[in-house]
Amino acid sequence: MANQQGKQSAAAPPLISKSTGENEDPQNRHRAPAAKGRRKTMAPPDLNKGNKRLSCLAKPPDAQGKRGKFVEGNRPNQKFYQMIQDFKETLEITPMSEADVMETHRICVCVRKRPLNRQEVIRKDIDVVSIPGRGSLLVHEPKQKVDLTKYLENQVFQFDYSFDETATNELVYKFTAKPLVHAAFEGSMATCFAYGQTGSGKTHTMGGDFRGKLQNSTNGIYFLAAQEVFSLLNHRKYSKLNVSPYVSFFEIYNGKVFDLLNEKAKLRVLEDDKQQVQVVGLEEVFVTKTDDVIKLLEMGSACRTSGQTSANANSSRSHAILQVTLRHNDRAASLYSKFSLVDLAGNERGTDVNSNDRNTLVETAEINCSLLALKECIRSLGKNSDHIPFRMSTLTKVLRDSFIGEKSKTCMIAMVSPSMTSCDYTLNTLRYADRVKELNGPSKANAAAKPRDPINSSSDEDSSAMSSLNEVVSEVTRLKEEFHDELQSVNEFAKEMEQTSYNADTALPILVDCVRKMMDSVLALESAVKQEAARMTSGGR
Ligand SMILES: Nc1ncnc2c1ncn2[C@@H]1O[C@H](COP(=O)(O)OP(=O)(O)OP(=O)(O)O)[C@@H](O)[C@H]1O
Repeated sequence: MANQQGKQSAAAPPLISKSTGENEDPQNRHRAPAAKGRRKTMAPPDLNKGNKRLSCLAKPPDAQGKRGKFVEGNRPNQKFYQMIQDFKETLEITPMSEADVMETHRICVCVRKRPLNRQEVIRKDIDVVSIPGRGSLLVHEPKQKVDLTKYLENQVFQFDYSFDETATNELVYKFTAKPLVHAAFEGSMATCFAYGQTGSGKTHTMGGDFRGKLQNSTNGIYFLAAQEVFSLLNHRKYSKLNVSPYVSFFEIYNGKVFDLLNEKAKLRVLEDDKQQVQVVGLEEVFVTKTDDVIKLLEMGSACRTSGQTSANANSSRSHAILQVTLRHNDRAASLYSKFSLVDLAGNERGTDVNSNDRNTLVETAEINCSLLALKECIRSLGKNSDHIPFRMSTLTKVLRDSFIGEKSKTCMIAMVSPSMTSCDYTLNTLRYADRVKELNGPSKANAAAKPRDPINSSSDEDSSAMSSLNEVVSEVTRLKEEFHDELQSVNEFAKEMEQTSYNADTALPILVDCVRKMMDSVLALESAVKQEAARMTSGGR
């Protein structure tokens, strides 16, 4: 930490310590989080003047509780519990509510924290996540120094919206998927992703909450979105569109597409000359009411899990995609817009899964690769980039439409578990979500926060991430993508050679240059593939 503070420029206002130690008073240590303060720092309030990203405030000292009142003899990690509770006491909490202002985002990234579950409560796990509101979130990461002193690293994240454990699915829907359904009626390709570790609440949010073993689908985003579609179809403003909704529901497991509305038939993904991606033979069912959609969902979900000995574990290893396509009621039923709801596979790391066999590692690599590809595609969308690396994975291939064109809109809901045992996963999820949003256009607030954002200069974490399996897999897919593009340009050469006007003299130097580049790409790809194989055999480490 001394290090980080040392990295600030002399002119910059001092940053308050990121950590709260065993013997420190959180009332003295805590200040409001820094603007777009991704992690690690707490900045004094005046740093954030005029900054709309200032979103969580400390309570005035007289409104804060008495320190040290959270002493419970028989609790594991009592010291951390006490420190976290003391810290939480100092926060001014303003949970999201229906009355909050809805902003328009092309890319919206938000976070939802679930409550501690029964098992976590029974084992007295600690809630290490605070959601002060207005898009902010704090992770109180328990740490221990070499001399065994315990302290908290209070990491701050800022998103478009942050939903705490009291938020209902309806509230989450209102700020996330609902604007996308409306966008679809304006002709957008809109996509909403649920991202997070297994058990963090993706299915709860998308499919509805559970009452015992039964899922109440009527308050899941699937249902609420379907309901909205039919209500908008009858709306004065859109009835003139003369469009009809069609539903498809499929999953991507190990890079393969399975049709959940057609007995899990395995489908091929093809790309034509114009880069249009087709899932060949995907069932698309015409629907007339919300119930039709729910029946299809139930049918598909049953098919998704049937025959599996460990159904939940398996479902969390695949991406489930529900698509509502609006088609013109003309003879060709041409496409008007598409709305996709994606329940992503759990973002566990290769080393976290029980089995260490090759299949599981390949499966995990595939998930990581698709999640990385997804992040890259959303970032490219945010940058209005001409090149969308959608070929990096099957997931991004089948969602290609979602990343191109002026009218594409995306929302990512990052789900987090609050418990101390999930702290690492929670931080992983938040960092991923943070990077998706990071490149969403340079806002003044972001620019102001960047120079003194210590995370930008903490290279140790980044360099260790670089060496992870994820990064190697990502590098292979990036190089594959590059190589594919080069092959395409060679194709163009081949076409030119067929022309009568072809002049070998002038074309030769360009051709030589192109072939050299290709050779370089092949060698780079070969080396990356070898690295990937080595990582796999060493168990992802
Ligand atoms: N916001 C919430 N409020 C109450 N309970 C929740 C909430 N989110 C999740 N849960 C509960 O937590 C458990 C796990 O949630 P869920 O199955 O949605 O996780 P998941 O992320 O979809 O997991 P997987 O990746 O394994 O499919 C469920 O019992 C669910 O009811």
